[in-house]
Amino acid sequence: MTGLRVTSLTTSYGRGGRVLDDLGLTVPEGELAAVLGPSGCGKTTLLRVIAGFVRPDAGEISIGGRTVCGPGVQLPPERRGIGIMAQEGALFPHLSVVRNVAFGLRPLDRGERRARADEMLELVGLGGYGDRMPHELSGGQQQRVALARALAPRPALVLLDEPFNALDSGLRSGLRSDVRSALRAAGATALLVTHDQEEALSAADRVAVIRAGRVVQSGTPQELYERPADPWVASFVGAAVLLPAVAGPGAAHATTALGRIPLARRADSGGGADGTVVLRPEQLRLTDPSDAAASASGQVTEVRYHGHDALVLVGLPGLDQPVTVRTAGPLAVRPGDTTGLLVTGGAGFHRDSTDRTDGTDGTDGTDG
Ligand SMILES: Nc1ncnc2c1ncn2[C@@H]1O[C@H](COP(=O)(O)OP(=O)(O)OP(=O)(O)O)[C@@H](O)[C@H]1O
Repeated sequence: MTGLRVTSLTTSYGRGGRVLDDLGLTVPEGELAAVLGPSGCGKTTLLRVIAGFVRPDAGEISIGGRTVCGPGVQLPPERRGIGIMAQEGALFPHLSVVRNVAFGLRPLDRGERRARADEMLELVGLGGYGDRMPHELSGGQQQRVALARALAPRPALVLLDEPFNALDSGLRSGLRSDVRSALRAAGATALLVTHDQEEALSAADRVAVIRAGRVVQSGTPQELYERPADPWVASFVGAAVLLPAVAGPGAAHATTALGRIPLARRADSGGGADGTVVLRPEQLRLTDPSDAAASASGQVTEVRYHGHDALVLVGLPGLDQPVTVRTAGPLAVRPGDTTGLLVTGGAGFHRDSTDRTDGTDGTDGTDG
């Protein structure tokens, strides 16, 4: 069964332009999907419309197979069966942890409420914390309580609104995987809103990338990273090397400043030959400039050392911007050095003239 289905959702505020524009999204039951997009693209508005705080101009929303919003239907927030985990827990400061978690369990009797709240606190790793007050917890613990509170009434859908924003980066990744495990254990369908691509890729089963109120691509994290729909998605979802390129219809290679590069899929047959090649920085390798296999050579302009790896920026003749190479292991180059470059694997190719918003990368799927 479908956990969440959003169809042709259009929303504007007052006389402003469209904030959500014919947006469609599906989350299978029991999955965690992320909505990823830059600031102002409409992520929070989407959550508010799904939760029932904002009425859309048009479109339909169903949760667990039940229409909560559509022609002639606009259920109030409290009747949608939604649990919300906000940016900063928003716990009731005057209630103990267990009473916060039990808050939405009013229809149950006292003993059942306590038992369910304790179960949820165990689930988020806070068994034994029930009698503390919120101010006696760390920020990460408060977020766990907020998740326990959202899950306690067994909602049909959990909305997570940038829930790790207020935490420092060390805490974020640990809490992220704990939240994911807790959602899984509870069998919850969940929608996570974030502008952080690492968070979306690492936490979600599926990711929908939103730009200007529309879903420009949705897929598994791997599909988005390996087959971005266009150069914009490629740069937004991870680091990308974008190169002006020429590839004729059906070509298996593209010609670029990095030489002749094999394409992961043959170029499509429409439009002109000009386009953009997309590579990931880990597809480029540094090599000796005299290496006969090198497809180009250039000068190192900058080295950004991260410990576990380094990004090496290399300027190439004919390119305004340096290309970025991700290297692991000992670093053998310094700014000013001349280096050769090798390309590994296949590149994506996107023709200049086509405007793709259909979630595909426009290729025909054949291997090149
Ligand atoms: N209550 C409102 N009234 C009028 N315009 C609004 C309102 N809320 C949001 N907007 C506008 O709608 C657009 C989308 O805002 P929204 O908050 O949904 O984006 P977002 O993707 O969540 O951004 P961020 O990541 O910065 O939170 C923005 O242009 C914003 O200015």
